[in-house]
Amino acid sequence: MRVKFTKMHGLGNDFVMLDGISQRIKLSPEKIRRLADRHFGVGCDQVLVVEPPRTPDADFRYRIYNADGGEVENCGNGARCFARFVRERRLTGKRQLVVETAGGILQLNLLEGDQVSVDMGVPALEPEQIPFIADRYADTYPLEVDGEVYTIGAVSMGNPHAVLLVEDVEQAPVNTLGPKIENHDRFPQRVNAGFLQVDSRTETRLRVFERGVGETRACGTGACAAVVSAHQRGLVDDTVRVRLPGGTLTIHWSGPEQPVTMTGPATTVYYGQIIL
Ligand SMILES: N[C@@H](CCC[C@H](N)C(=O)O)C(=O)O
Repeated sequence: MRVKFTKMHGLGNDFVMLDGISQRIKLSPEKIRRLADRHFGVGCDQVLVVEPPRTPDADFRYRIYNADGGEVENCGNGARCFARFVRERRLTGKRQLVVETAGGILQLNLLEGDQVSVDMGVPALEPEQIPFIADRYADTYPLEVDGEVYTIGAVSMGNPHAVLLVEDVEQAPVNTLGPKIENHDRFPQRVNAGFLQVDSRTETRLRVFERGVGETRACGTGACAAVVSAHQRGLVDDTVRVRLPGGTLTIHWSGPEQPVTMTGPATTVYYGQIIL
């Protein structure tokens, strides 16, 4: 099978985008792993597939697969790239889009230049919604890893996130503690682990060890979850800049029951064809 693809990224979180409307694509976890492989395939953190919507209220459905082959619920940087992709590939002429994901409905707005703003929906904070094993909701939870107790926030942006505060994000044990949190048995569907440094009420820095991938240059849902968790702890204002290794996102959240808005760039790198 020969498949046309577009290579894109959102702040260095990179994607293979597939148009599943104009071409027939049959994917398997093995094929996704091959596409994502940086030596034997194209190479990416996530494979994103655009399909026709299943509900009349949405313009498209977009499906998200981690580099390990598993399908997941949401991807913030991917959502911005999706909006740019469907315009560039002339699948729509709209600048405001509604898209269905496995984690819920997202509303997207193509702004000037390369910027895209996304209504990421209302974060879920109850443990069973994340899912996270805890007796009841709390702003923070103790989490034991190898005999040490860490304080985490737990947030779902459609997909699960644990958020740890750190003093110096450069020195944070992202690649050693990250995988242990990702696979912690209190997160039955595994989790994305964010390490957040709060510099002021409007400026933060974040590194994320992503479920099914490892540390990425940026994580959109991770940035949303980090701001929600810092807001719940009373540390930040409603509008916060999140500096990630690949660049900066602006996140807005005004509190419980409110949706999170994420704004940042989406970049097209090249077009290609691959034999799958
Ligand atoms: N990079 C993404 C998140 C992709 C999914 C994540 N790894 C998961 O397993 O939930 C983003 O920008 O949000």
